[in-house]
Amino acid sequence: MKNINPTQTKSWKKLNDHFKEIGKLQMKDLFQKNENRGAEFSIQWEDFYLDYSKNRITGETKDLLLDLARECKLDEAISSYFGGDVINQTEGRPVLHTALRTKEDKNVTVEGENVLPEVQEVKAKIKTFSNEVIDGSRKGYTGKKFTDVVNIGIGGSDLGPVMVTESLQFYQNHLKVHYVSNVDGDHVHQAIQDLNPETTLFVIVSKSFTTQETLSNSITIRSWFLKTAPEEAVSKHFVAVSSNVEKVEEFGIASENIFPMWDWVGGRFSLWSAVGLSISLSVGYSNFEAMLQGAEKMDTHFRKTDFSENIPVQLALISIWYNNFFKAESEAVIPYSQYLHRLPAYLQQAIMESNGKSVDRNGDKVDYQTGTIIWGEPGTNSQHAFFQLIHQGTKLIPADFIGFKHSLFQDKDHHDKLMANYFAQTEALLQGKSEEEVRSELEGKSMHAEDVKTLLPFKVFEGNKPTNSILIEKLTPESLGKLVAMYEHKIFVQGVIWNIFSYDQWGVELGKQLASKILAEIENNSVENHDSSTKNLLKFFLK
Ligand SMILES: O=P(O)(O)OC[C@H]1O[C@](O)(CO)[C@@H](O)[C@@H]1O
Repeated sequence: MKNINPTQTKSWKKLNDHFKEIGKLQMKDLFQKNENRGAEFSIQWEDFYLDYSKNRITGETKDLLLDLARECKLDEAISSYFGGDVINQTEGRPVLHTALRTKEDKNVTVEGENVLPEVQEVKAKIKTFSNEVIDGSRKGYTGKKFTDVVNIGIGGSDLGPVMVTESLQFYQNHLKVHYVSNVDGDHVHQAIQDLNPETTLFVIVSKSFTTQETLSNSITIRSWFLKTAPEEAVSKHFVAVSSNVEKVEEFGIASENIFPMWDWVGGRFSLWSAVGLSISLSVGYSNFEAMLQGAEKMDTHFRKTDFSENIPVQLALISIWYNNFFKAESEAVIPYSQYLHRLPAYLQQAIMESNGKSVDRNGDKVDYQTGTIIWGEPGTNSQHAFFQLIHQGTKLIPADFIGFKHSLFQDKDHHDKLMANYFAQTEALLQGKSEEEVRSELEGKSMHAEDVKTLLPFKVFEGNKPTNSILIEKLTPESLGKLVAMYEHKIFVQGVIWNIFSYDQWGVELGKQLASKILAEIENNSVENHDSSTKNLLKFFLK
């Protein structure tokens, strides 16, 4: 990938000038001037409708942002990404989670070898295994069918599967899937206390198989299991997903119970691999496959569609516009579906672990903003929580509103109410409420003139708050696959333009190293040399 400092491009400079001219423009004026704005700034693709007209952009902004993408050689970068080039340079790996959803008849090569046959082999193994557990032909050590599955993993080995399992609850079978991630013992003990070891399957997921949390939880669970079960039962109840087969075998898991993954699949993009085994167990292999197919469709859209009509590209560019020119620090993701309640948490890892970098591809410190802070909660709950700040606070918080035309239980009354809120919020954020409107509303309530004056400033909404509306036909495994892949590609585009490496995560290492040093001190009850704050805290803890 080309090493281009975005701020040195012609388009960046033009965007700077353009920002000075239109930074304060009122979106509602743009809507008034152009009746067609909604249609002009929207993309309809398959069952997705993206409306990005409620943004502080004009046609010129869009053109300049597209120029920026071209100047940063986004097209070449996309070819390198899908073509298996070593774009994760600091770890010397290609980034090929997209290969996991590529059609069988294609070729994806890593170090000269087509990796797709191996991918298909693992998929076949996931399919057979899930089918057998679901239909009850694969049984526990006492001959009983499995009723529960515990996924033991953290980060990408937890957030993706848990987000999808929650999102696709409607499609779930009889298996109850539980997730244990935190090294907090209360998490694991709480999760297993009511489980029956005879009917529970444990899926240990760790790409590296060296992660403290996952190994500790696995050891704890295995000891709990062995309190009632014989040693030979382990092979019937424990399986692992990892790229570190040696370590898994050392842990005592038989090789036939290992679902391999590859170093060219990053942890936070791994739900499409065997890391998604718990998904397949929960909703069945065909739904898992449908999710992959949805993602593949988004991959094709992203690769083949002109940037001006390209959903991930447009979302990425708009986000750069706010991040780098308006200096917005964060973005909210608001799904109007309770099923998607873990999507913001999942995206926090995907986006912030990828683009939370302050060094460019040369190794030089960047002098511009990179990764945005991501947060969010489902609507309408979030309306009753943090929306006050989005509407009337001092910060600019661009937000993605994700909604569905149809609900799954088809309760029209509820869904109409939910979606009325979805539409109303983006309209309210756009329009705001002017002094005149507030005044006439208060006067209409025959309020005393003095009271109107006092109350007025508190009731004014500035409006002009940007949102993207992503309206999807229905929440299905396929549409979820498209949605997740859409954000994956948005991450990629932003990394290319910011000229950073999106696929490593060195920033998580220091804390891990210090924790292991401090653990030894805690275990030996001896506090070593630390800053006085850490020292006092440790002493207080050990007292
Ligand atoms: O799957 P593993 O190797 O246990 O790693 C878990 C997570 O830890 C990280 O490496 C960093 O915290 C994530 O990127 C990853 O998803």
